[in-house]
Amino acid sequence: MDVLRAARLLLKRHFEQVDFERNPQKIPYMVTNFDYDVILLDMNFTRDLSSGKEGFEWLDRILDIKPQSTVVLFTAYGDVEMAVRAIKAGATDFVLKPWENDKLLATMQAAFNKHRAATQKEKPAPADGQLITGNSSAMQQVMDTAQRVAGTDANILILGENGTGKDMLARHIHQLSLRSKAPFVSVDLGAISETLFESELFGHVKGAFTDAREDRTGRFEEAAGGTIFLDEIGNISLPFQAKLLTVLQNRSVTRVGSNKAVPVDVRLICATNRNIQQMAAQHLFRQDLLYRINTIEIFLPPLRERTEDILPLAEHFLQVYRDKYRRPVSSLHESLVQELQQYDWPGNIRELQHAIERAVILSQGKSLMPKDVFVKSPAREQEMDTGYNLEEMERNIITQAMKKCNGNITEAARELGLSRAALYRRLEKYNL
Ligand SMILES: Nc1ncnc2c1ncn2[C@@H]1O[C@H](COP(=O)(O)OP(=O)(O)OP(=O)(O)O)[C@@H](O)[C@H]1O
Repeated sequence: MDVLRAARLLLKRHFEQVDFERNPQKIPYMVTNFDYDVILLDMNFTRDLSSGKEGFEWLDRILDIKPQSTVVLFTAYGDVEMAVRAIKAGATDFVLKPWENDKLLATMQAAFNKHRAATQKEKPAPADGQLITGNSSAMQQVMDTAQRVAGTDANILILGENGTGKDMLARHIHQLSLRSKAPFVSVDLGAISETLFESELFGHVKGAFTDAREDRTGRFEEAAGGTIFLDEIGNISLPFQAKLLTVLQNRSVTRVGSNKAVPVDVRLICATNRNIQQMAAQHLFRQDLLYRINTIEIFLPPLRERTEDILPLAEHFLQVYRDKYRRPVSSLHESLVQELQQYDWPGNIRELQHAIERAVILSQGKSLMPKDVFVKSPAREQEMDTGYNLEEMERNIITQAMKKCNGNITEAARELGLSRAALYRRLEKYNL
């Protein structure tokens, strides 16, 4: 099996989406148009193994296009010096070929976490940060509720599919609240590993564990006086649910390795895309924790159920990106308006935003056309190539279940009504 295919098979088991490309000339297009968390770049495209010159050029190119890119280099055994040089040139890490699976995965996971942590900290107010209410009555209601509860300290649970604007609404509520001058601290619980959970949220004291070289303030303490936003709350394990519950009940945190409880004054907003009531009914989420966090529940409907909002949002993103990229495009073509409203936007507002951003960059005329917006991504192309025979359908359903469960095989097997072993066999069979 060739290197690319083998690496892809391995990575696909552990990451939600893996795009691969043999032709380095496609790099600029891919880096410009898609937001990759990590780019694994082979230094040796050609037979000229020794110089890695081509790899360096591509590394420069990637960092020119997106300076915040996280690039891990794949380099032939013996190239350590070259890899070190590449790290000085801006790569994040490197993996030597032939690789050990565990090492490759650990490096990619670390790079992924690093990228997520960095982009989260810098996460600019998305687009221009302006929250567009749109014309739907559903959104009007959401905004009314937000307005009414913002000034209270009630805990809020925001529900909705990925990309519906949960994070943005949480920030908006914080801005409207009496705590607006204090910090808003956003924590993606889905991106924190189990081992780091406690230290990340509650902090640790020096010496608490091997890597704890300094005292560290946890996110709860960072949010003191302000709001803490716990995103993907439905993703935490039962033992951590218990720990979180204790913190909420006692209104204090104890750093890992310490026995002193520190009082914390924070307003709590949580969000999830999961059906958390159902999880509670199935004992996957603690009912007592749910009662604590959902004093007020706000549901953000998917974009396909509030089609009246699509145009105002699309027009807003058009303005924002037209100014950002200084493009001459100024309107949405009539034929596009219709298609925008008909498409079902599984990725919701985030997908619409990215589609418009990409279209603005690629557009050539004054009006955005359907072909500018509905471009096939490599991932979509793969999906569309699949037919409708039973095997293809099974493959698609398994892929979707794995995505929904973030690659967690036990959960995906439960969703699909299969044993773990049966799911494993199918993953092998379909090379997933
Ligand atoms: N009402 C809105 N007006 C303008 N932009 C919006 C609105 N809602 C969402 N967005 C944009 O859509 C993108 C996704 O929004 P956000 O991150 O808030 O969604 P989310 O529901 O928290 O997603 P996830 O569940 O994946 O974390 C952001 O870039 C945000 O700028």
